[in-house]
Amino acid sequence: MSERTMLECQGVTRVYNEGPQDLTVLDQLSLNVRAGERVAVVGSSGSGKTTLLNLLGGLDRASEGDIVIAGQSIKGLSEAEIGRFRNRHIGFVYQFHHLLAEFTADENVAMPLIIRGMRRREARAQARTLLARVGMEPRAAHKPGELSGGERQRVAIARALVTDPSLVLMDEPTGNLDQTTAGRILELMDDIARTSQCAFVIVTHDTGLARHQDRVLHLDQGRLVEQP
Ligand SMILES: Nc1ncnc2c1ncn2[C@@H]1O[C@H](COP(=O)(O)OP(=O)(O)OP(=O)(O)O)[C@@H](O)[C@H]1O
Repeated sequence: MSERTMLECQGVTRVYNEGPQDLTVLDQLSLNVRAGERVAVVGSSGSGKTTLLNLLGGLDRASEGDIVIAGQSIKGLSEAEIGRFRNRHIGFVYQFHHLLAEFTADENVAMPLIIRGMRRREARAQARTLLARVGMEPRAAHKPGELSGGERQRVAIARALVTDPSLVLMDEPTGNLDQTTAGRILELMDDIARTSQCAFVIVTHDTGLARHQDRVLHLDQGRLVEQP
């Protein structure tokens, strides 16, 4: 792990203005994650974990405060700039992977590179390299519907990493997997954390997965509290 800060949140607040009463979900939240560091975020249902991930990924905007990723504040970016920034710096892994059903595994992984303007052939080659890294090269030509849950999740991880992101956001990455498959995903994440300098923020209800990370932070009353 390096000493370099990859993600910094300062005074991040998110208020939903719906209905007669405002709902303050995140309240002056602070967070620092270093390059190569993996942080688990735990918290009860409705505590604001998804809200936090959406803000970190630039899918939603903070009501107050600033988020700095790889030295860039995302506060003042336009929607188009945020889109480009996300493509360049952020990898997402969702619980239900969100792979495109009509495309093969390697096409799914190549997609973020093609969106960036890379030639198809080169993008597919890079996608294959990443798929090999997650042990999915032999299944590269298969569509998501022909893959198991764990295989799909490995493809989703490959897709999140193919752009060499600064920050990887994971929402229950082992949520719908059996224990053995979840264990394999954990090993894979260990390997990636060792070899890459990206920061990981992993939202989970799985205490085993949380304890496996460098730090566990509890989201409570709108703020993150370090758990011993
Ligand atoms: N777009 C929205 N408008 C109004 N309120 C919202 C909106 N999105 C979320 N909320 C509310 O904000 C709170 C936090 O929701 P969030 O989805 O971030 O929680 P969570 O910790 O991810 O929960 P879970 O573990 O159940 O998925 C909840 O009370 C929710 O009802």
